[in-house]
Amino acid sequence: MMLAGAEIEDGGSVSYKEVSGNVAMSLPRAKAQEKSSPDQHIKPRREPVDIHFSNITCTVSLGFNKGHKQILHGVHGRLRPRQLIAIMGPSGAGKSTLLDVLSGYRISGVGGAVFINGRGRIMKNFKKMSCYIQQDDRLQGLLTVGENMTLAADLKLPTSKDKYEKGEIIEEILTNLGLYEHINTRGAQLSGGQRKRLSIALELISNPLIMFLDEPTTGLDSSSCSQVVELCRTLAHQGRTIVCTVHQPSASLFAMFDHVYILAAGQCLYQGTTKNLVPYLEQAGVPCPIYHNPADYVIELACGEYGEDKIQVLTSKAENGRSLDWFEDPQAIPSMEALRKQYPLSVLREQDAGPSVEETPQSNQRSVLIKRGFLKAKRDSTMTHLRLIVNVVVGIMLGMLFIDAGNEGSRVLENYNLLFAILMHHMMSPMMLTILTFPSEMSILSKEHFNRWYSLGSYYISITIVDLPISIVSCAVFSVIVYTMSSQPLEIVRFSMFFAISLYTVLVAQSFGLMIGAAFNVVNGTFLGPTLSVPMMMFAGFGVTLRDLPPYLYWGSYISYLRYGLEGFIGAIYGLKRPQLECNQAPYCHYKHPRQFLSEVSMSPDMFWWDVLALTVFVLVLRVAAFLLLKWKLNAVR
Ligand SMILES: Nc1ncnc2c1ncn2[C@@H]1O[C@H](COP(=O)(O)OP(=O)(O)OP(=O)(O)O)[C@@H](O)[C@H]1O
Repeated sequence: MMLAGAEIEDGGSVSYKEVSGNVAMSLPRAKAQEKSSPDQHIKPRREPVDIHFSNITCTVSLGFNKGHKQILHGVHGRLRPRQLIAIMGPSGAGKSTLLDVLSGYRISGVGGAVFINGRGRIMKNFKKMSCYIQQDDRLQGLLTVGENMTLAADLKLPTSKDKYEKGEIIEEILTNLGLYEHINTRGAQLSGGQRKRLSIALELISNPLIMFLDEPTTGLDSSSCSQVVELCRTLAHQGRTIVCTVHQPSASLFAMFDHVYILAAGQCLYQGTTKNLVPYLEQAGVPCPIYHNPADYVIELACGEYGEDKIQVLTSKAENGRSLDWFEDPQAIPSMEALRKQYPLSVLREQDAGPSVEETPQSNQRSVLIKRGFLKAKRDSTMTHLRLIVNVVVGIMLGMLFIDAGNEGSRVLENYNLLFAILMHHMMSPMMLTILTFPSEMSILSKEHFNRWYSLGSYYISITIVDLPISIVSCAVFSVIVYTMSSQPLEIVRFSMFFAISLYTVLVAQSFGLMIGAAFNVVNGTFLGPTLSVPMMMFAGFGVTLRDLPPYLYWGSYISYLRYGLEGFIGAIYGLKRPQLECNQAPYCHYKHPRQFLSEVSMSPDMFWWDVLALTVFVLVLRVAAFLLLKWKLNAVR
């Protein structure tokens, strides 16, 4: 047993007689110290909230023609302030689903009502006072603890606060959570417990009154588990409502929770204090054996190990969560009416008056996200370094393979192959990179967007802006290498045209990858991306010329962006009335006159601006489509 006990002192502050591990809980001891209190910023600034939920149901569709499954069966409950509450139950009982519903994360297929301080929950206001920390720590692994916190503070704290004020808050939170000494450690290098604490620290910046944590102890050793639960307990006793799902806690961990809510197959078996669980089981006729961990025993009961009838007995005794008899002082629990009187509507007016959805204006969100994006890009070995290296290596390889092919009349077909190979490179590398990396970014986006860090619009604009210079640089490096090594005509105009088409192709392919990455997971995306690109290649006019395409398939060439890319390249290299080519390497040059080649491949040399226009339309349409898909996906997962 690490923790000897916690006492609520005058003024609601908490003191620990014995504190475990190295979580440095420096909490205020008396009101007199309040002014200089080291955690003045993370103490809740508002009145605590009382959550009541009634008849909560949740039904999911099992797919086309497969019917529906009800996960939660009309559960009721009460989540009192200043309490650390554990939702427990066997695997598949519906713990995460209940947490999703209570946090407002899950909205589809949900029935019943949630009341905050006696009134129906207004989602906009509720989101302003709550946060949801999912099981998988969705952190920026490339940024240090300090950077993660600073950027989160810039997004979550009012812009009126200067960097010193924000720094003070960050220091305070990190010190209290025992993370200050890791301020320069990157997120990816933190241990499981530290990552969990950083996830909590990030949300504490906006000082939420209600915190939902999905399985905060999963994957942690017992010491880290106690640290995290102890931290949650302290935060709860400061005036918050903290609700966690827990799998199967040890006896000592279980004792650290104030309240438990036990689920079995979507129904409530028990709701009350941890101390009352043993007497409750005894009264229900299923006494907990001596020396048995009550948490283990109740899970065994919930699993049906002692018979399904026991579950029924317990469910009806707990009235599916309606009964408050096993709370600390059931008589003292205020009714809904009393709560409404205690928290008059004027409180709601104050909450309504705050910022609309996110904490800071869109312009601030964009600039912070752009800053964060560039910082990540600078350190990202895949998205930036590998991408640059691949462009250099592939550029050199193609340049060597097609060395001097650009100016030679006898090697026009080879040069044509080179242009198509360049197109393939510009299509595949940005598309696959986006498909492979975006889904992991998506989980962070989903968490941060749900917790009101920023709007989707700001995020989308920032990733577009951050990626542009990287695309330009890698494309320029590749173009210079391949263009010069293959001896294409050394004219500024032609090179600019060549580069413009290359860049456009990269942007279209990347937008296409973003669309797929937003809608599908990595496995499906990796399959779909290249598969859908094959028809694009077929309709590009390379293998089968545009003249030879059957009329009923000609539409395909209009929707293939590679066709515009290839035509644009041809325009850049062989258009602009290019004079006769040199013929040094063979006695006969069939394509000495570019006109001859152009007519054989049935490509017009003067379509460059139309090609640019078509590619611009592709970029815009795909970008908008990717945005809409992203928006849909963010809601669909809920
Ligand atoms: N979208 C869904 N489609 C189909 N079934 C679902 C869906 N979401 C949840 N379920 C099912 O509902 C049940 C409850 O899921 P939930 O994740 O809430 O359980 P849990 O108690 O948190 O389990 P665990 O402790 O293993 O995470 C499970 O049987 C799960 O398979």
